[in-house]
Amino acid sequence: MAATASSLSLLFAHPHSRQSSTPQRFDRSHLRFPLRARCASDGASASGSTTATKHRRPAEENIREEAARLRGPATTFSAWYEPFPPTSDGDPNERYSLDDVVYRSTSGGLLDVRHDMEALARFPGSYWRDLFDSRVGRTTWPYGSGVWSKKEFVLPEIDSDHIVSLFEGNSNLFWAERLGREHLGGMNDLWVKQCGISHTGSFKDLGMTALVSQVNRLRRAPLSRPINGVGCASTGDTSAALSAYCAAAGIPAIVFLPADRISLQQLIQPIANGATVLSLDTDFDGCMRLIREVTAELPIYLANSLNSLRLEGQKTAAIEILQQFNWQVPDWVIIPGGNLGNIYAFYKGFEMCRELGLVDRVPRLVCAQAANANPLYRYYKSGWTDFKSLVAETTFASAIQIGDPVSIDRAVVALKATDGIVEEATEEELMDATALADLTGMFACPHTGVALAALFKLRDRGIIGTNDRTVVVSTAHGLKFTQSKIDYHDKNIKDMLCQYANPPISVKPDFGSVMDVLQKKLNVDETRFLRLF
Ligand SMILES: Cc1ncc(COP(=O)(O)O)c(C=O)c1O
Ligand SMILES: N[C@@H](CCOP(=O)(O)O)C(=O)O
Repeated sequence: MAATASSLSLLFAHPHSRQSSTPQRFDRSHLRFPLRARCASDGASASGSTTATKHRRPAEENIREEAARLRGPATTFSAWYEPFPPTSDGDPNERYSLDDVVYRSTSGGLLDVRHDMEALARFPGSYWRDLFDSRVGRTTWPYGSGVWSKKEFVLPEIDSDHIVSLFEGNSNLFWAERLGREHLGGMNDLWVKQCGISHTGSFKDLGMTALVSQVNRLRRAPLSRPINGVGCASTGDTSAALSAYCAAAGIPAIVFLPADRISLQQLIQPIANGATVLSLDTDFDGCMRLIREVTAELPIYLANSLNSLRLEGQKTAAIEILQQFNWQVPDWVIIPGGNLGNIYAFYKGFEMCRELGLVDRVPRLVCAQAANANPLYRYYKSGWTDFKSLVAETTFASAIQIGDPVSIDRAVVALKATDGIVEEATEEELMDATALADLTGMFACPHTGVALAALFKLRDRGIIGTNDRTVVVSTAHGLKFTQSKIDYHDKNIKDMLCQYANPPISVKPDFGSVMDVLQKKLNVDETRFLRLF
């Protein structure tokens, strides 16, 4: 049914409207809430002991109902939208409730989710570390999720019953032992954060659980907002994540995809999950412009990372990395960048932990771009003086084929604050890096290849040292991008040597032919070999 003008104006808060209530101030009577929440949710005692009485929930109850039964008093923590970055010329009081549907500030700039840091800071860093550690790997609703195990830092006020989670996050930190030792000059502390080994095969799940949960809260009583669907423009991963989370919640999803620019594996995901899929004869930037226009007119909630809610979920990957290193801070974190929300999300996660005393510093960030889609790299090279959007050229790293990144300003803040670096990778560099990673046991996507190629360059230049603890963020599963691997190993890429290609060998089905091939391949000296037997 078409939405009326009045329902639309109710739904889409005008940027001039202010949040009616100021964020809830800290109330001492609730000081013990998080400790109680922990006891209730996972059986750990307030002192961190795990020997508290174990119970099993009644058979007729599911984990959501169990969580509702055990729920403690209302949270004392809060978060809201603020203009990004907070500027001296804007209205210092401009802020919006997270229940408003608003993506831009009055000046037309970006928004950011701000947390009541004063309330969070009443608990020492050790408290938050223990609390988060106590929740890892459980099925307790919603803390079994790597995102919601950090709920107080994400969306503190959302009712657990409104959360739409597929227990995302808690992804592996892969020790890239052989790649570091044999191909990166003996690096012994090289890690790959496998954000792509997840429900829909990319890091987007982390942000989408936050965003779709908030939409679910808005649509359900008592708010009952008339949101008819959730939409995004996508290079294939955002659309897959949005479709899966919407399907899980029973919310209509609408995705705008650039025709013939995403992989078949990505395309089938929203189709299978029942989304409305529009294939448009334009690039991602064209789709992005269209979805912004459409969501300004129709009661469709915008799910791209322009919407800062997404970044609240994505930032938990950074917190998870700290946690996986037992709250020690790596020296470098390398992240492939496209629309540039994720680099800021990582910064936000690290910086929040620093500010609240969970750790004492933040790592240096590297943003890696494909040379064929490198507006941030060019901006960085100009000494941050001259940003120009561009028409991105085709790249094997198709999910970052973006020329006009929405979060350019966020990326600059993240990089400046962390003494960061921007690096680029040619098609050959990114494909070779991907192939090398695969040959040492990974199955990397081309975007991870971009980040790895940046690492190779920074090692060559001596900027990243042999013993620097370095984390490369793998953003998607390699299985989503098999065609690029097939072409590479087939040596079927124009003007590319494909030096690590490992094509299959066609062999006649007889013993002699098979033996010939294997002896040659394994360098077997037949006479020596026969003497052994
Ligand atoms: C697989 C993959 N890697 C990296 C990125 C880049 O993330 P961001 O757009 O937040 O910079 C994207 C999406 O843009 C992606 O889908
Ligand atoms: N790679 C993304 C591009 C859109 O980024 P978003 O983070 O703004 O949604 C995709 O998969 O669509």
